[in-house]
Amino acid sequence: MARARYQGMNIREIAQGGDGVAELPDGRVCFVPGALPGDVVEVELTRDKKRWARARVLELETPSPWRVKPECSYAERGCGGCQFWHVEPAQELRWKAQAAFEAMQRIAGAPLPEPGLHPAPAPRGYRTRVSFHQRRSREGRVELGFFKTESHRVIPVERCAVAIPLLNEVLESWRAPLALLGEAEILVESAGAGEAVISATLTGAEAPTAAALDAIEKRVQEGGALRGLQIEGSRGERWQFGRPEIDADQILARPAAERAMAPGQFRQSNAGVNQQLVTRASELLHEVGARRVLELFCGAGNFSFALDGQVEALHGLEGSREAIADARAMADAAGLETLSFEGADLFDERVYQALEPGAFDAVLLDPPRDGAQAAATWLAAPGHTIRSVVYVACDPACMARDLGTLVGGGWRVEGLEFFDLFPRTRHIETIAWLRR
Ligand SMILES: C[S@@+](CC[C@H](N)C(=O)[O-])C[C@H]1O[C@@H](n2cnc3c(N)ncnc32)[C@H](O)[C@@H]1O
Repeated sequence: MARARYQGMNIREIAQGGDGVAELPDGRVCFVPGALPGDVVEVELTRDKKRWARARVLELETPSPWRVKPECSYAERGCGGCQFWHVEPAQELRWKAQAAFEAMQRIAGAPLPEPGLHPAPAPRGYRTRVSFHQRRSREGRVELGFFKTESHRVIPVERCAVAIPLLNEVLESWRAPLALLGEAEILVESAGAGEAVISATLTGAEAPTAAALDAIEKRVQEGGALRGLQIEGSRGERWQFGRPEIDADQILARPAAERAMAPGQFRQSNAGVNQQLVTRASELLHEVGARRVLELFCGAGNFSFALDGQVEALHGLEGSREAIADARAMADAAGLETLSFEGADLFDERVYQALEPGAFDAVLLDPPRDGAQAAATWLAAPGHTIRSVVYVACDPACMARDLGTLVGGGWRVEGLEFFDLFPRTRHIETIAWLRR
């Protein structure tokens, strides 16, 4: 059956997640990826649901006055890595923040304070860590790049405009040896001054051939900007070459000592905005006089070490064993006794029941995309001494659900700020702070 087409569709706003929003003649809302407020477009429906639809642009009838020529050529070829190359960064942030804020108010079911906005220091060339897909094309070529929008087809990428120049240099010189590994997820990250590491996770069933491993070993020995490389096979096997480790100052906003840390684990991938986030969270905890802080989802201590000297005690909980080992090693190396770290599954409610009820006066949390439902439920209940919460989130919708739980437990959302952690993409980072 032919897909429905509509002409003269006015894009009225950006939805949370970055799509343009229009209204179909029957009143249904229609999400249009790549369209901007002010555009008038002809579209073809790609999904046709009872209450909503999704469509792709067939023709840009009248371009939005906010449209600019994308500085990234892959954006015009449908690269799904970024969504906002065709608008100025300041306007991009305003739209993303507005969409996130409206969704948050709706989901939280409570009025939220007017948000503050923090633009990124650099809207391009900022990513210190980029994940590429390496796939075999229909013709049998191994291609490395990003998925095309709404597809699992790889768009081969020579240079990524949001990556720091070092990562592009390494990618250029390592493309051929990496292709010998076949299908894989390729993570390239900065490791120290002028050096990067690569972690390749093989997605096919085959182990790498001896010839591929030999070629990679020789290439690492030749030297250059790659400090080390590790390969993980589909059955958990691991091969390491050179020195696949990362200087702590690439992972932590304010490391307490010089140390090397494990590659491949979570890290904030925009160093400039990470400094903004850590500074703001520290200020907020200072303003409420937080002395004994429970930090949830602390990673390797990105926020924790910045609080050394400001608080009497901080206890960090985190699920990644490698991150906890790194955080403990850093605290030991710097002789810090006020900071302690422990492994825990923070989606498990029992972890919170086991905490001493009077041990903390503030909570700092920075959960993954799923949010922190178990933590919010525990914080909303009576029986503990916590009076301040600073909540850092990468998913506004899950954060809003948790804020709703907290407000239901008598917490007040005192402030809300958006940070452009990933300029040119649909993502936005949020800090909310609450009192009870
Ligand atoms: C957004 S990151 C924040 C890490 C850290 N605050 C930072 O800035 O580097 C979320 C963290 O949650 C951890 N995590 C994910 N699921 C978890 C779980 N179920 N229990 C505990 N930690 C978890 C991840 O390992 C990751 O370190």
